[in-house]
Amino acid sequence: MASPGTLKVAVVGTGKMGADHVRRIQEVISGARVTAVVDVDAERAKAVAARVDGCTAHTDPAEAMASADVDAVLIASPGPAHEAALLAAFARDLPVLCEKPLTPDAASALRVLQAELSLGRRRVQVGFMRRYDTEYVKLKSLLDTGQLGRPLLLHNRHRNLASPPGWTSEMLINDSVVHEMDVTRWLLGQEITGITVLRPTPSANAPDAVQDPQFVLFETDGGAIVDTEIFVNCGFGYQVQAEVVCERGTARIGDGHAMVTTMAGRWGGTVAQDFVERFADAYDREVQAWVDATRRGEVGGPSVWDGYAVAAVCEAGVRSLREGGRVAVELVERPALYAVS
Ligand SMILES: NC(=O)C1=CN([C@@H]2O[C@H](COP(=O)(O)OP(=O)(O)OC[C@H]3O[C@@H](n4cnc5c(N)ncnc54)[C@H](O)[C@@H]3O)[C@@H](O)[C@H]2O)C=CC1
Ligand SMILES: O=C1[C@@H](O)[C@H](O)[C@@H](O)[C@H](O)[C@H]1O
Repeated sequence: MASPGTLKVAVVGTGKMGADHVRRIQEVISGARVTAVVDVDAERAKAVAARVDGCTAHTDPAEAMASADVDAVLIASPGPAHEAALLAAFARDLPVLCEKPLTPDAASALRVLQAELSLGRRRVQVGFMRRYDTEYVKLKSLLDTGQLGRPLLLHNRHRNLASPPGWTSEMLINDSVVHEMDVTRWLLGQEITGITVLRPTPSANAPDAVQDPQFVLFETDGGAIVDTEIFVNCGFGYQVQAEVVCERGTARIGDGHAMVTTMAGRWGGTVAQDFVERFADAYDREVQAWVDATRRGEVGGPSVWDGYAVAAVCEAGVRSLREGGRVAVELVERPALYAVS
C-alpha cells in the first residue's frame, strides 16, 4: 500500500524505455507508484501491468488519464505519438514527463507549446536525461563558474553498438543527435543558429542505404562551433563523450570507467553496451527529480521550449542531410513562461 501523497503515475508506451521506467518507479525511486499502463499493443500492456500490484492496462492514453487513480503521466511511446498524449494530459491538467523527442517536428512542437501556454503554467518536463548525468552535471557546473573562460568549441562523440531494425539515416539526427542539440544549448546557454550534416563514406556495417556515420556541425548565437560524430553501428559498445574548449582550458567527459583491471601485460576497462546501462543513474535521477517536483506542485528540468528549439534544429538537420549544405535554424520568439530553462 502506498503512503499518502504518493504520486500515481500512468506510463504511456511499455516498450524498452516505458517498461524500464515502470521498473524504476516501482523498485528504484521513491514517492510514486505506477497505477496504469498504456500500449497500443494490448498484450504488452497487460504483461507489464501484471507485474505491478493494482495496475490497470489500457490501449487508449486518454482512457487511462481519465482514471481517478492517475495524477501524473510518463510518456514513453514513439515520438510521433507524443503530441496526442500530451494534449490528452493537458485536457486533464496532469503533469507530464515526456521522453525525448518532445515531438518529431517543429510545427507539432509549436502546437504543444501553444497548448501549454494557454494553460498559463508549465506542465511538462522533457526527457533529456543527460542533464541529470553525474559527468554532464560536473561539466556544466565547471563551465558555470567561468574559471575556464568563454567556451569556443564543443566536440561530441556519440556511438551506439548497432542500429535497431528499421533505422533510417534521418533517425541518426532525430533520435540520436537530438541529445547533443540539447546538451549544446544547456551547457553553453546558447541557441543553435545553423546546422551542417556531412556524410562520410558509410561503414560497411551500416544497414543498406543508412548513412552511418554522420558528422554534424552546429553554430550558436554565442559564436561557438560544435561538432558531433554520430556512429550508430560502431560495433564495440555505447560511448558518449564531450570536450569543451574554452579560452583558458578544456574539460572532457565520457572516458571514465568504473573499474580498470591490469592483467597479463595489459590494462583496461569495459565499455557500456547501451544507453540503459550508460545512463542508468541519469534516468533514475531524472525520474526522481520529476516525482519530487510534481509532489511539491512544481515543474522543472528541460521544458517544452527546449523540446521545440531542438525539434527546429532536427528539422534543419534533416534538410541538410538530404540536400547538403548549411541550413539556418529559425525559432519563434521565446515566450516569458520559458524565460529560465
Ligand atoms: N532518453 C533516452 O535515452 C531514450 C529515449 N527513448 C525515447 O523513448 C520513447 C520510446 O522509445 P522505446 O522504448 O525505445 O521504443 P519501443 O518501440 O521499445 O516502445 C514503444 C512502445 O510504445 C507503444 N506505442 C506505439 N504507439 C503508441 C501509442 N499511440 N500509445 C501508446 N503506446 C504506443 C509500442 O507498441 C511500444 O510498445 C521514444 O520517444 C524514444 O525516443 C528511447 C531510447 C532512449
Ligand atoms: O535516445 C536514445 C535512443 O533513442 C537513440 O537511438 C540512441 O542513439 C541514443 O544514444 C539514446 O540515448
